[in-house]
Amino acid sequence: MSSTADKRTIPVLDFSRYEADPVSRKEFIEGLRRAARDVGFFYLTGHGIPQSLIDDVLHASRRFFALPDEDKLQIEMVNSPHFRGYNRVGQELTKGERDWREQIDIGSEAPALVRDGNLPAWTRLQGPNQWPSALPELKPLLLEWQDRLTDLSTRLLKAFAIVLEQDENAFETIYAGTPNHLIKIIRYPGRDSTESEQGVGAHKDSGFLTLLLQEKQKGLQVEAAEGGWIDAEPRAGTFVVNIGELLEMATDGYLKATVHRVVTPPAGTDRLSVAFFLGAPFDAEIPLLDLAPHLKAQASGVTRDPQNPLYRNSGQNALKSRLRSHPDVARRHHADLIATQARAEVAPFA
Ligand SMILES: O=C(O)CCC(=O)C(=O)O
Ligand SMILES: [Fe+2]
Repeated sequence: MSSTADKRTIPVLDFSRYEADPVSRKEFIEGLRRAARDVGFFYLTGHGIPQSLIDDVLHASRRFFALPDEDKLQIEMVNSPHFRGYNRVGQELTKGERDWREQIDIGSEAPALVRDGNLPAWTRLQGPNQWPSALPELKPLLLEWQDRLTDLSTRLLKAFAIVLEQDENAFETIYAGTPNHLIKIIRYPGRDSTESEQGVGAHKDSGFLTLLLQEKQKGLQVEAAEGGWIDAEPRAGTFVVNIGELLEMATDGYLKATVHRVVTPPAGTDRLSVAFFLGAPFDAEIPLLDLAPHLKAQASGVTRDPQNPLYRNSGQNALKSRLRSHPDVARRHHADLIATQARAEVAPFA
């Protein structure tokens, strides 16, 4: 049994133990189970991503945000029907409220599909990224980051399959072929404490797993099982890992996507983070795993929220999240979908 104190501490797990001897591997799996069930968040060490690459990504991100506005706005997201590119501060919404952060979204690189009413609406999410011409080194660096983090997150998903007493490859359809992912490079400017403190509002992540790199400034908070917020302060050399709604759906709530938020840093400072979201290919249906009875007995079902219907089809889920977070892109490129979306939000769980 875990104590209340355990449920308020974000554990540290060393991934190198999963790929070591059988005893270490077993201990890692048990630690992962407790972390995933008690808090839904943990710090990952032993991940094998070189510190030099981490430093390069953080430095390049800093250089991007320091560019003149006109260079950043050259790749503004509103130009992209595929929800790629730069958003200025206050442009993104969480539960209808403005988030106080600027960011670039970079997804899987793929050609756009010709619009065709016979294709599902989510096919519009597929397309090229926008890259800043003022910072040419960003593209090769982030393409390398995509590869490395895809590899790490899919290996971690195998460990989760073991936690769930499934074959290690139970989630293979999620990462075989072209895995689907999203990188968000985010800067939270400081603000006076008399203003809203919403860096990003309380939410769950919509993919399978999230791997988050934090620079130095704190601000990320995780909702505790018994209420209240736990600070997930930056720890050098680690990623913060958390579970998304697709993994909650696949396990019927044995694993839960934990609510989290970012509090705006004090005026005169800022906060930098780089989030990697492992999703599922847009055409994938999220499997419902057949869990062993003793695990099923601990699965409390998927959280149902009429404001946030969850779909088994990955693309439908992703499109729902994107239309809601980026109303400017929705209005410019997807006006025909907005009414359908509004109807879906009041419809029961699909
Ligand atoms: O910036 C962070 O620390 C977390 C960001 C986040 O939760 C998100 O973008 O989903
Ligand atoms: Fe998040």
